[in-house]
Amino acid sequence: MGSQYRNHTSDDARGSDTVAANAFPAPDGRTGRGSGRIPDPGAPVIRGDRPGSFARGVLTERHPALIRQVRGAFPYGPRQGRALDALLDEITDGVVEPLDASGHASDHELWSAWGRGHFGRSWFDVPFLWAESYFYRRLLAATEYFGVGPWQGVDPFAPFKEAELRSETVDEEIRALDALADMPAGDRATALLHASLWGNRADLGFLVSAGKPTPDSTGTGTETGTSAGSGLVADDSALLWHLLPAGARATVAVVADNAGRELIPDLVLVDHFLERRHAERVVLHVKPYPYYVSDATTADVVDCLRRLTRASGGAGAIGERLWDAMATGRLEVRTHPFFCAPLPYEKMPEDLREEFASAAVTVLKGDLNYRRLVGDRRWEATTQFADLTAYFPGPVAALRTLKSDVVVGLEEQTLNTLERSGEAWRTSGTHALVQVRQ
Ligand SMILES: O=P(O)(O)OC[C@H]1O[C@](O)(CO)[C@@H](O)[C@@H]1O
Repeated sequence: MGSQYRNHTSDDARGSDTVAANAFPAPDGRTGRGSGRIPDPGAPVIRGDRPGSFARGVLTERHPALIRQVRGAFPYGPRQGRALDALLDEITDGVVEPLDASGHASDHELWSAWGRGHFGRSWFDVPFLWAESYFYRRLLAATEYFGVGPWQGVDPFAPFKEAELRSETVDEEIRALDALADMPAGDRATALLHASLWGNRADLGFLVSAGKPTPDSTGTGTETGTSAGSGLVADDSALLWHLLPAGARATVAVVADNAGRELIPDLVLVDHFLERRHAERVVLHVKPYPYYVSDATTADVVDCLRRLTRASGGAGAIGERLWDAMATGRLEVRTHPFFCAPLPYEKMPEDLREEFASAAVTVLKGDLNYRRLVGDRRWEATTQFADLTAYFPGPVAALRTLKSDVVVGLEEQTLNTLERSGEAWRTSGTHALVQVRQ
């Protein structure tokens, strides 16, 4: 059986404030903190200024490698080549430059505001979340994604995403769905939830420093390792199912993360929500443009749905049901510029706040969404998840494999065990969590 659909044991826990200016202010200026216990406001914002830190490695190794890979994957012209070289120089030796004023995109003013206080400084000295987000915006500018010319809208990460979707690994994972059909309902639900959770390991950006992805070699290598079967560091999945009783006329919001090998199990889980009447309607939120290498856009949803509908067996049936659900509005894909903003969810705009408030639960997938949910800070790992997410406008569930330094909501004992293990448990993607705030 494809490893994403393994029945991971759930009870085994052995195993910015980046905001220079808030362009999405809450109208009443509220801060959103709602709980009695105020988390330590002094937890430092993560930056890339510590040599040897995870953040530093992303900025000094992954981003340059990514520029080279994108350059090699397309026959870009001299102008784009020069722009990519300049970006490479800037992120390695230079200071943060503003967006080119001659660009055509409508978000220049927003980035000017978000970047105030950051422009002119070393990329390592600005908040990590901001630096990473801005890097992707600049990479798109260099490839002329937002231009009015022939490269407009050409996803620079498409070759990697496509190779992954065509991979034998995806074939296996799709075939593995058939084995779930005969499982007892509860076990099947757990397997689908865990497939979506561990699907988050299949993140193409995560593979960059390992010399992947390339258009020829993507999508493999994230799934092995025994700790995937025992690496849940927090598991509130019972509460998640409790929030979604069968037959409730609920809307569930799912904020997607990566395309391909993560999005397919996400869609399968969405189908499960609809089919088993945990939800009457699901709103799937995706990025408005390519981001963090493999983040899902509408085009990626369509590609995954096509991949499913073309499959035989259970996967094909799921694909057909989802296609139909899109046509009837029970599954709706939406996007919002805020999903590519370098801001924590605490700064979400009112329209998104209302949207999430009306959901029975909002499921946030992935590491970046987690960092934005709790704040990209060096929190004590035992800080209460419920306290940090009290501002969120409704019940919220985080499904995430651990791929950066931020983690909260751990039991003291779990934390001690993890620290004693000597593993890079916070950043290697070998551990995962399901955290829910009612
Ligand atoms: O795709 P995900 O799960 O949001 O992961 C994104 C993560 O990948 C990185 O960009 C690099 O590993 C992290 O800094 C970031 O949090």
